[in-house]
Amino acid sequence: MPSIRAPGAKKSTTLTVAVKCRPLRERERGRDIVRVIESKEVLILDPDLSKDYLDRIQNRTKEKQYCFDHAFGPESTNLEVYTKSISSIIPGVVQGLNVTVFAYGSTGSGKTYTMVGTKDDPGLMVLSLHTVFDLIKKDKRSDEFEVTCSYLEVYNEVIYDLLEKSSGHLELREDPEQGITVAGLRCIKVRSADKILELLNMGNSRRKTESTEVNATSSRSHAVLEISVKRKQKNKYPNQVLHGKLALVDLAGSERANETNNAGQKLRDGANINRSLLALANCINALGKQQKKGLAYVPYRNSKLTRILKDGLSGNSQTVMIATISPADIQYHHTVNTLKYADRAKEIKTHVQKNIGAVDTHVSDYQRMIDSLQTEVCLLKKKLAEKESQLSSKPAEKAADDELSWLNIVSHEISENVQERINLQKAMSELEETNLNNRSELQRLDDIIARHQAIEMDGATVEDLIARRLVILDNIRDNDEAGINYQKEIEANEKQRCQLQGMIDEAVSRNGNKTYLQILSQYRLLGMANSELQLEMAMRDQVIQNQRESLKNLWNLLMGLGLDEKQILHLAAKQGLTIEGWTTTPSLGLLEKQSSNLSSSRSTSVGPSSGIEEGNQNSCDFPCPDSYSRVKPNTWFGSPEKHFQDPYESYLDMTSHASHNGSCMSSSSVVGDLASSRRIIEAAPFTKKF
Ligand SMILES: Nc1ncnc2c1ncn2[C@@H]1O[C@H](COP(=O)(O)OP(=O)(O)OP(=O)(O)O)[C@@H](O)[C@H]1O
Repeated sequence: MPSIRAPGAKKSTTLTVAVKCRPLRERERGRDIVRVIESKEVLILDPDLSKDYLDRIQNRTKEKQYCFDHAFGPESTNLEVYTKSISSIIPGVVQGLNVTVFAYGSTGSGKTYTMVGTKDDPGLMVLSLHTVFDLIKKDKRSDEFEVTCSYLEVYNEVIYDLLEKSSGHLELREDPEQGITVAGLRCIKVRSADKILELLNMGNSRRKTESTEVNATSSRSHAVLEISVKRKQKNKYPNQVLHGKLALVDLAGSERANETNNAGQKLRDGANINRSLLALANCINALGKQQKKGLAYVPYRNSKLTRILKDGLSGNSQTVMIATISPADIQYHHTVNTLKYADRAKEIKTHVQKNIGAVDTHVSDYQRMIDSLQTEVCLLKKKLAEKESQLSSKPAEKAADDELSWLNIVSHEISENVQERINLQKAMSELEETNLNNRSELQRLDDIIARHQAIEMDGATVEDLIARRLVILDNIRDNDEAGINYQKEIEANEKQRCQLQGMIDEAVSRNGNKTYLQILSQYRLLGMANSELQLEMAMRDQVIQNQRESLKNLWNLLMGLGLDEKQILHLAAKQGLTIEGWTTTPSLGLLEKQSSNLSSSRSTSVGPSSGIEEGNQNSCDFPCPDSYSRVKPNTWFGSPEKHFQDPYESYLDMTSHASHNGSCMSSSSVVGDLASSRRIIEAAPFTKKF
């Protein structure tokens, strides 16, 4: 019997934001302007002492106050930060949940100190790893555990493996099952926290640091330590594998290039660090906005960092942001900027779900194909490297060395160009999809508003619909603007591609060295094959993504129709499907209980009909208002031609049904129903066919 997998329970949670103010350093000149009040509020005093009394009473002060989940003053240790803001979510990692902790703040504000710490004041990375292994020790008898660790850095928009001695550039991959992954990143099996700390120290020694005017050992890169915990329950059937992940992120400082007085390479670092941090800030902005406005586009694709942090920011993760600040008055602007972003981040919601079990066959087939393509790409790269080393080792052809190093630079730029093009195209298509949903919702809202106005229905409801319409219009405008920017970037990318092509063509026409030409043409062939493979992989990713989306929509529809696990099991059985994880056949007692619950709920709420005819009394206990009688789950489930009824239509039908029958449904319950209809729309576009 074919089987599909049941969805795990999702819990919506907001991002926890904690602020940590470091002590004023000895050599730091200036005044301490930060006050932490009752472990939650942060007060930033006006750095300008010359403000007179009049300025202050006329509210011209630059004093600012913010409130967070937690706030820690200079006297707080890392252990205190850990205990109050993180320790409660770490156990989730050994229970199959994802946890992300990241430190955000300007240069020298104490991010690395907070994440890594010192011997006397161990940081959050060290403390959380000890907790993970202590928890594993406790459950070792009943369950099997496998812990792996990876450590990477994003430097100048290039990903490096910090656990490799001389790591090459690594590429990001969008894995439909695991989300964003880094191809070729070393994952080392570990048995103790000490081993990870050893790896962490080794990785940290490889991290790119520079001395800037603000911090003598300023981290120039964003570092991500990921601990993955697989837990297999020994004596349980079916054998479930829980897969939890802990991502600990130490971001680079968000200083501006001119403030650190840097030049050359350092300036480039600054620009790229800021590109990533700017992208992060934009994502935080968009995510904050999304909580209020729905369907706003979140530009994760604008940097490597935001792509890596995508899950931690809005996906399947419990996330803590530690905003680090300096108490010094000269850092006022950085401090206020950091706190502004931290304040916005409080609005972000994530949806935590246990990562259970093995992938279904369909997806794993695709995964295998993608893996083999990936292996092929690696093989191509290896072959190319071999050819290059053969060429440079022949003394007679030493003259080609300079050209080879030139070729290396060009090849790297071509590869980046291709990656960027794929990324931009994907961003465009995601943006278009978001706007397609926006436009169809707009169309439906227009229809309903017109119908409401024609029959002069409740003015308050029309106002509500018009307000929603304005929000959607606003989203469309923002998304269109983002689309224009992406289009410009695509054009610039295309222009760069032509330039690179021109450079190679010119070199080929000028150069008389036969072997070099051979290598060059070989390279170009391999390069093209590589790009084609990457495009193919991107397309396959899309196919898998669509399938997962359809599956998700199917669950949303079933849940939205008010079906519970047993009814879904029943429907699936009729179609010859089993659902993994939902194996129970409801006992008679349970059915009776459920049936009485349903009967009692009928008098208080209006819900969709299950449409289940078999299973007898269960089906007749469901409320069946006229508005839902057109929804026939049995029919659409069996036939791919049928659509799910537009929830706005249901809403309109419901309101007219209520008013025609003199029902006592209040306008607030109508608005509540509208909100739930919207949720269905957002989760499952109604144009989708199954
Ligand atoms: N809580 C603290 N207690 C004592 N010293 C601290 C504390 N936080 C930071 N410091 C000191 O402040 C300096 C800068 O800290 P750190 O290197 O952690 O900053 P950063 O935010 O990681 O900077 P960058 O972004 O430039 O890497 C270091 O000398 C560090 O020892």
